[in-house]
Formats: sequence, structure tokens, C-alpha cells
Amino acid sequence: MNVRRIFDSESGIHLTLIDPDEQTPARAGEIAVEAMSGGSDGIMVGGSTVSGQSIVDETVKEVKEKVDLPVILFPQDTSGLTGRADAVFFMSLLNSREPMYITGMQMRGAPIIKKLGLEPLPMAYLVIEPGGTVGYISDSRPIPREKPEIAASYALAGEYMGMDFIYLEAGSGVTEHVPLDMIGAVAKTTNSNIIVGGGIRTPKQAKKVVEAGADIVVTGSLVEEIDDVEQTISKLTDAIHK
Ligand SMILES: CC(C)=CCC/C(C)=C/CC/C(C)=C/CC/C(C)=C/COP(=O)(O)OP(=O)(O)O
Ligand SMILES: O=P(O)(O)OC[C@@H](O)CO
Ligand SMILES: [Mg+2]
Repeated sequence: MNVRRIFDSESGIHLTLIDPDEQTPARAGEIAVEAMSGGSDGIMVGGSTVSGQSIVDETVKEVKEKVDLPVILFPQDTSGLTGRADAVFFMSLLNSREPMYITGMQMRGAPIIKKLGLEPLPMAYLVIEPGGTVGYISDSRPIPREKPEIAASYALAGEYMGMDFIYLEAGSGVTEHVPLDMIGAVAKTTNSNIIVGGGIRTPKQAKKVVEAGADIVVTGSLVEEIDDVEQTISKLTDAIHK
């Protein structure tokens, strides 16, 4: 499976983020099945505070057994890696103050990723205000919401460094997603694929985020909070699929 090719050829993509710490691997498998029926294009697995490699491994195993969607790891460190997935967001958190999140984890993770045979998807990860748990944990300096030009400059820097994906992250579960004018400024500036996540919960929000210029929309918390995953994801993907 060549994950990058799928993303390059489509727009209005939806990814469902599963946090391995939030449910059992069996439930994660069920969520993946419903997300696929609801039209989600892929499953991301990761969390900013994952409690060990085995839970990641078991979660991905369960998901891969149940669905035929690309599974992309979203690792907080090397314990978020397992060869059972298809690909990994090989990310550098460009606005972190902690070198470990800019190049350190990448140095440690690269040989493991090679050995596991995972497809690396080079990504600039940018934390936008408020930034949530991930902003705190990664010691980021979240980009001010009213400064779209700073996000655009970081995105272009990421593109020039060879990153095919730019992830604008407001933080998991926040009340306000990344501002639309910031997404627009980034879209105007970079040719890389733009991923937007954090605080997106309604079809209307997802649609506006895509109209503003996002190529890929991520929702995570949503599936942790509801029972009718299929119906909820289905409304969301209907709103963004072209
Ligand atoms: C390349 C390798 C091996 C690692 C990259 C390491 C980096 C740069 C990590 C960035 C910072 C970080 C802690 C990312 C974790 C992934 C993430 C943001 C998950 C979001 O998880 P949620 O589960 O939605 O959030 P909560 O933890 O708040 O529930
Ligand atoms: O949990 P939500 O708010 O959907 O955020 C998803 C993702 O951007 C978090 O890394
Ligand atoms: Mg979580």
C-alpha cells in the first residue's frame, strides 16, 4: 500500500484518530469498522501520552484485522511505532522549544522505522493556540491565532525542507479549531498537503476547514464521545468529500 499516493490523488480526505489509551483494542477495531462504513479514508493511531508500545501494537493489530484502510501512526515518541501499521507521520514539531521534538526523536525513530518497513510521510507539525495537551507536553510556543502569516512562513519552511505534509494542530478536544483565515494563508503559500486537526466536531466545521484550503481533516475526540460512530462520521465525510 502506497499511502502517499492515495493522499496525493484525492482531496477532502478524512482521517479518524484513535488514541490507543482511550479504549480497548477490541473497541478500537469496532470504531475503525464504523469509521470505514462512514466513509473515513484512513485511521491514525496515536496519543500525546500513550502508556506503552504493546497497547499501540495491539490496537493496530485489531484495526488492521477489521478494516482495509491505511493505518498511519502518529507517534509521541518511539514507543508509538509498530510494524503492523502501513505508514508513519515522520514529523518534526517546528515550533517546539525542545530539540527532542524537532530532531531528537527523529534520529531515534528513523532506524526503527526502516527496520519495521513503515512508509515515512514527512510532516511539519505546527501547534496553533491554544495547543492543548500536545502543546504543553512538547514545550511548544503555540502560533498566535491572529498571526496567519507566521503559520504560513513555517509551512513554507517545512515545504522547502521537503515535508509533503503540514499539520496545523489546535490541540485535541479544544473548543476552537484552527482559524479559517490561517488555513487559507497556509494554503495560498504552500504546495504541501495541509492537514487540520483539533476541535473539529461538526460537518459544518469540517466543510469550512476544507473550503478554506485543508486537504485532510482529522477528528479524534469525536469518536471517543459518541456511540453512533458510523452515522456521525458519515455526515462529516458527506460534507467534505468532493
Ligand atoms: C518520528 C517519531 C518517532 C516521533 C515524533 C515525535 C514528535 C515530533 C512528536 C510531536 C509531539 C507529540 C507529543 C505528538 C503526539 C501525537 C499526538 C499529538 C497525538 C494527539 O493525541 P490525542 O489523543 O488526540 O490527544 P490527547 O493526548 O490530548 O488525548
Ligand atoms: O481530538 P480532536 O479534537 O478531534 O483533535 C484531533 C487531533 O488533531 C489531535 O491531535
Ligand atoms: Mg486522546
